[in-house]
Amino acid sequence: MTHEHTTDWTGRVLRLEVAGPAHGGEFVARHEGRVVFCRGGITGETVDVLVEDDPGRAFCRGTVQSVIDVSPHRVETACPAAAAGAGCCDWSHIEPAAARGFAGRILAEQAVRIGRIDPRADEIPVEAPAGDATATGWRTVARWVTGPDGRPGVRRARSRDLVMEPCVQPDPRILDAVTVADVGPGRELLGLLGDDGTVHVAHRPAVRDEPRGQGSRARRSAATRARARRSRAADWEFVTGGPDVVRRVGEREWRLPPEAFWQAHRSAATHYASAVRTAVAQAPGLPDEPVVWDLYGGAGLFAAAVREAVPGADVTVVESSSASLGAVSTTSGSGDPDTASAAGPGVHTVRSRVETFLEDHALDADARRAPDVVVLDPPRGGAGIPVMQRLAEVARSRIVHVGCDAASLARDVGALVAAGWTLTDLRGVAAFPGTHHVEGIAVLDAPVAR
Ligand SMILES: C[S@@+](CC[C@H](N)C(=O)[O-])C[C@H]1O[C@@H](n2cnc3c(N)ncnc32)[C@H](O)[C@@H]1O
Repeated sequence: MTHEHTTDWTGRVLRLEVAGPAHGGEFVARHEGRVVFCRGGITGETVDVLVEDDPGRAFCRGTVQSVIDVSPHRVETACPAAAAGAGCCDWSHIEPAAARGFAGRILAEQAVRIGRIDPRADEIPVEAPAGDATATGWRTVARWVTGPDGRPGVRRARSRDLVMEPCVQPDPRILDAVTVADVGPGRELLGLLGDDGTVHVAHRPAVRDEPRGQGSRARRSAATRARARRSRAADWEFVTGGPDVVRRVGEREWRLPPEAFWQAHRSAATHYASAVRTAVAQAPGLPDEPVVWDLYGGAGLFAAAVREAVPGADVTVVESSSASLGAVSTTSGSGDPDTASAAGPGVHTVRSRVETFLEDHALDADARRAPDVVVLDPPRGGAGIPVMQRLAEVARSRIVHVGCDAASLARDVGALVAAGWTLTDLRGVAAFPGTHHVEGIAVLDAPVAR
């Protein structure tokens, strides 16, 4: 039933009882039959909420102005930027262990609502990455834009305006270097901390805000956007550090250009690699030399983990970014000739969109090339139903999905479950402390009859 609502509540202050967390990080409350999404609330609180956005449907949105009954999980907001209205640390008012619980509820709820899966719990376990529960200073890569006075700022929530107060997510060494980098106004600033302790600060012209409509991002083709990204990647000027960013997991080392993807949380790569290693090692009925696909593989973090789990594995990394894929071959290790290099024997790279790879490559009627195990780690939008349906057809034993958005992960996993796959494990990783974002790792096994 469509909820007709004619009175605009914008500007009203409502006293509300806050219920559970919603997928976008707001908390849900109800008033006169409508849902009010509350920014800055916590389950169980009584709050006064200023309605700021009322689209006239069954819901509206607002921000908590004052808290009448305070949750025991409420803490002083750690992030000056968030306190000043930035869109960064939307959960920095929630004690970290409680925030992990709320994130687990979102994972479970999305599994049911979007994936049509029974996760067998109201709350999926969410753990700190590699036991690293520090709530601030965890980020090893961050971006700013400089304002008219050349100072670095972050974007205000739901706005292109800048907030000049510091966000607490980046490692303080990055913050210090960025604060003193004198790069002038209108620049995009990138700060990275390598695992060798080098701080890299680079800058280039900021992308000008485009008006909506003609010429907007939505209207530009994927190819045009990719060309623009490639040409901008060459634009970086370094204030400190240089174009080789060292990343390490265990004995392995990667040297990445600043544009190449790497997990932002200092402990996330180690945590996910360990989870992938375990999931691959325990895949049912695995041959000694299994075929494994590492889709959306970046610089081959998971390819390396797969080779550690099963040294005979034949791994194909599929990745659309040449900057990332180029770094697969820079991977080095402890010196063991068989396992030292993820790009050594047994690891192949394919520069392609996953969608194209699945259409073009390797599948035909040649069953020997079908993957025993697929590991996929798509960007926030997920892999999508067509990709998941194709994987459900071709993968033989196990699929490991690492997803940084609870809704798209649920949709992707739901497609596998609908195709007869069994969800063996679903857990969350608090890889974005102070925010509602959570990484989910799902392990699924093929139908037994395969
Ligand atoms: C979340 S990152 C994961 C990278 C890698 N697994 C890691 O953990 O370091 C997603 C990667 O997918 C790549 N990517 C995005 N869309 C893609 C597509 N349609 N096909 C192939 N790769 C894509 C991005 O360039 C990025 O490197």
